[in-house]
Amino acid sequence: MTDARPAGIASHGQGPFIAAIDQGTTSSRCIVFDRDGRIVSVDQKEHEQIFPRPGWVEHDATEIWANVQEVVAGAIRKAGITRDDIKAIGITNQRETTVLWDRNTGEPVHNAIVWQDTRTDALCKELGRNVGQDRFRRETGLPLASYFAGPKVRWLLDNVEGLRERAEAGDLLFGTMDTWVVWNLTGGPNGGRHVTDVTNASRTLLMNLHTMEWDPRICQSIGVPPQILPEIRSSAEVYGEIRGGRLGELLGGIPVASALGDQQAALFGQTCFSEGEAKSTYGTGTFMVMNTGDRIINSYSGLLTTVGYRIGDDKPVYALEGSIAVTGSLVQWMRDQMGLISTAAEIETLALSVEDNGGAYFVPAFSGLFAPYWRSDARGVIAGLTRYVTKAHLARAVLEATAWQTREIADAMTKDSGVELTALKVDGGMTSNNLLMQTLADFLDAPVVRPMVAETTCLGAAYAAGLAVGFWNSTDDLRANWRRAAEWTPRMDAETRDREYRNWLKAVERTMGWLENEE
Ligand SMILES: Nc1ncnc2c1ncn2[C@@H]1O[C@H](COP(=O)(O)OP(=O)(O)O)[C@@H](O)[C@H]1O
Ligand SMILES: O=P(O)(O)OC[C@H](O)CO
Repeated sequence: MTDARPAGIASHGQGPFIAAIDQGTTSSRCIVFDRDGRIVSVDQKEHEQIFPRPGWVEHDATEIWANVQEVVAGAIRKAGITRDDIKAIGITNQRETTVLWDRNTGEPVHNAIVWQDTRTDALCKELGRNVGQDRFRRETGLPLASYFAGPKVRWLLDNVEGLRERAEAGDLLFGTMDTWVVWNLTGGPNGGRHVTDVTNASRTLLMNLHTMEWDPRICQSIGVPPQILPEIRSSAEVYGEIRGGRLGELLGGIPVASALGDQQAALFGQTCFSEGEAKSTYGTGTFMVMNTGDRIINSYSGLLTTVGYRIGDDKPVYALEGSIAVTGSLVQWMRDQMGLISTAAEIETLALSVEDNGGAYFVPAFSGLFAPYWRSDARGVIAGLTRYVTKAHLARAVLEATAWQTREIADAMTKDSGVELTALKVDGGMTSNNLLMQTLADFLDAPVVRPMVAETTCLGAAYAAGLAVGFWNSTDDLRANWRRAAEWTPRMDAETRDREYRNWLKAVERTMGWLENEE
């Protein structure tokens, strides 16, 4: 790996800059980047997690928009720069989370329904019986699951009084968080642009992967009226300019020039521009995404076929994704619900106080199991318990759960794509855990590599926005910015790995079928 910097690149802190907003599941942040892709300033704010019933998760979209404005203003202030120093702003976001709002007032008509929310399970089962799973897989690349946006829209229209009539009258707009943020940034009720990008649209169960358009037959089967849908655009182009409101005063006229779902943005930020390159992001959940170039690979192993990115008029780049619902949130659960640690980082210290898992395996099927199983009837188990097991062994089992779930996804990717994983690029909050990263390398039997800029999600959105306005010229410019910060190589012997993997798979089996019909 070379450490040489391309000639003519500004040193850290010199303008001009690109700003990126990451509207995430637990917080919104804004980061200002320089031309080397280095962080100049960051501002971040958490928002409330609303749990009205078991399995339901909501966010207040108004709170989120207020936080976005605050963190953008905060990042600009911390960087000590002005409007003229910023060439464009990009957006990346938690995907699938669904908001409906009134186009005239800009008021959301209900809390946003979050990607983790399982209220549409029964609806998805019914759609599967009536329409069949295969058609959805074939046209959208996705299994019918409560994870995706389309069924959440249908739920809102069916369950909130008067909404279907308002939607059919053209008074409502639908969006995932990219759409909500872009619409508000570009003027809201006063001419805001109602757009989404191909990566976010590919998570709705409503977009046809082959045409990159909303699929009218599928929209009709799910029960989503076309007039509420945003226009589907590429991931890197100017959608409009910042106008109106608090940010209009501060940054009016700045082009809003990218939108990518956060996992696709991380793929972009990790510069996985070649077919076969993959990254895995370790946050609340974990998402491994592999670039499959112009190939739409139908998964027979429980992965999602999705759009990786599309730059302007270029051909779309497709991807395979393995989504894991619970990884970092299991560490949070150990801290907040169990009280076994007081900070997330303590899980490592506790786990390092013992040699191994003491025979315990923890499968955190808290929202059922996502990839590669897609079983909403699964619930969490701790298997292999004896009186020997201590909280330190459980801490090990918690970390191992993340690594084994990744291994299962990696196996599925190799099966579906024919590409052997030679190294895995990682990022996200959990990658600060060295024991976890070593365990991952051991379980994958492949090197694990972390880049210098761990904020790859924002970086990807900044890169896409920068390409759209000519701040960077090509993806080669971006590749030159990627630098390795740390690498872990496998140390575990094959016999131990195989035995442990068998035990893990036995524990996974025991989670299945816990919920009975429609429970
Ligand atoms: N040292 C650590 N070891 C294990 N997990 C960690 C550690 N630090 C943070 N986490 C977990 O990582 C998650 C936060 O990562 P982040 O990338 O900010 O997530 P997100 O973008 O999904 O909000 C939390 O769920 C937290 O429990
Ligand atoms: O906000 P994150 O990082 O938890 O990501 C959420 C994913 O986009 C859900 O698909």
